[in-house]
Amino acid sequence: MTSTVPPTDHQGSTTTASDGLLHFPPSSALALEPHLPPPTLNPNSSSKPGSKPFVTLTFATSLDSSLSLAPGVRTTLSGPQSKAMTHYLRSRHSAILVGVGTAVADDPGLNCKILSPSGLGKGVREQHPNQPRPIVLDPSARWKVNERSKVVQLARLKQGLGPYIFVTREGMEKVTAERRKMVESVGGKFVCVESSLDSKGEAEERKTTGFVWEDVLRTIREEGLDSVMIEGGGSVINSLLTLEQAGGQELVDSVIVTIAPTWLGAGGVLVCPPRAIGKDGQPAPPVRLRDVSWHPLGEDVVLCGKILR
Ligand SMILES: NC(=O)C1=CN([C@@H]2O[C@H](COP(=O)(O)OP(=O)(O)OC[C@H]3O[C@@H](n4cnc5c(N)ncnc54)[C@H](OP(=O)(O)O)[C@@H]3O)[C@@H](O)[C@H]2O)C=CC1
Ligand SMILES: Nc1nc(O)c(N)c(N[C@@H]2O[C@H](COP(=O)(O)O)[C@@H](O)[C@H]2O)n1
Repeated sequence: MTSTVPPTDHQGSTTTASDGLLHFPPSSALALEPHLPPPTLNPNSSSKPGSKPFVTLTFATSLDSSLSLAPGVRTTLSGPQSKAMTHYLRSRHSAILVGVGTAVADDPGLNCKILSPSGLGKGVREQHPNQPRPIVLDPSARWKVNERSKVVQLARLKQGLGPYIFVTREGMEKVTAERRKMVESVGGKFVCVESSLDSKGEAEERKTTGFVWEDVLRTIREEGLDSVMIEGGGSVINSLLTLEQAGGQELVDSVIVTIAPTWLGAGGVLVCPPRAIGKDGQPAPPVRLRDVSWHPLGEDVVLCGKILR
């Protein structure tokens, strides 16, 4: 995407022009650097499969821990500055992951709408070249992705990448040839997540628990993607935090949460992992962050930290 619209003030403003491209000031970006994948991990590189990718858990929440007003209701929480921050994060990760609940509810674009830094100063407004690979966790292939899906339209326009849809073996059997062809025509694909539970003879358990995160992260690496930002929704985030609570698996490297100054009220989609039980048998907080920093952005505040283990 290129346009000749005059450039925005890039000293601090995040003004959105008619092309919809966003600017995130370098000073704000610098403050986030310790919480991002190391710069050696090139978002668009095709790295060799190794251990797990760098995982950033990032979402926007209300004061009452809601992601949206109700299941299926797309809800804007981020103001313009923190929205630009989220799109900057998208430019810094190889992949962006959501659950099928979010894909169905929001019809998200999952691309990066940040201005390319190379055009700034020359008066050229171009979309950032680093586009994250959208990943949708859809075990039973229930997302009716089609030509009208925003992520497909953006990929057609070369303003984003085609989605990788992660399914189980059983889910893969439900994918029609027509749908597969359509997804592949925009550079996406259906990817079978091989389950470690199957090899342990626990296939029945998999059917009730959704994907095992280790399997998902291994598959992401096998696809040559070395960093992923997990955006939501509620079930995905709560399941990740529940595993972190159990302490056995260290999955999340960085947590970046936008907190908007609003309550969404009862009935929203909550980030609320199950409470833990302490050694004394009493209720205990499930997860806590360490090395925390707070970054005011417009009316929102962005909280960065790491999981305390
Ligand atoms: N404010 C924000 O930053 C964000 C808000 N949202 C909001 O969140 C809401 C959607 O959340 P929700 O309904 O909880 O859906 P999710 O997006 O969390 O998707 C959940 C589905 O993902 C599949 N899944 C596969 N593996 C797992 C796993 N290990 N853990 C959890 N889920 C797995 C399951 O599909 P199946 O049931 O088929 O097995 C599950 O039902 C929307 O309203 C959206 O607007 C979403 C993202 C960010
Ligand atoms: N950071 C953030 N702030 C909000 O207010 C939000 N509602 C979300 N939602 C997430 O972003 C997806 C939409 O992305 P596109 O703009 O369509 O690319 C949505 O599906 C959630 O994952 N995030």
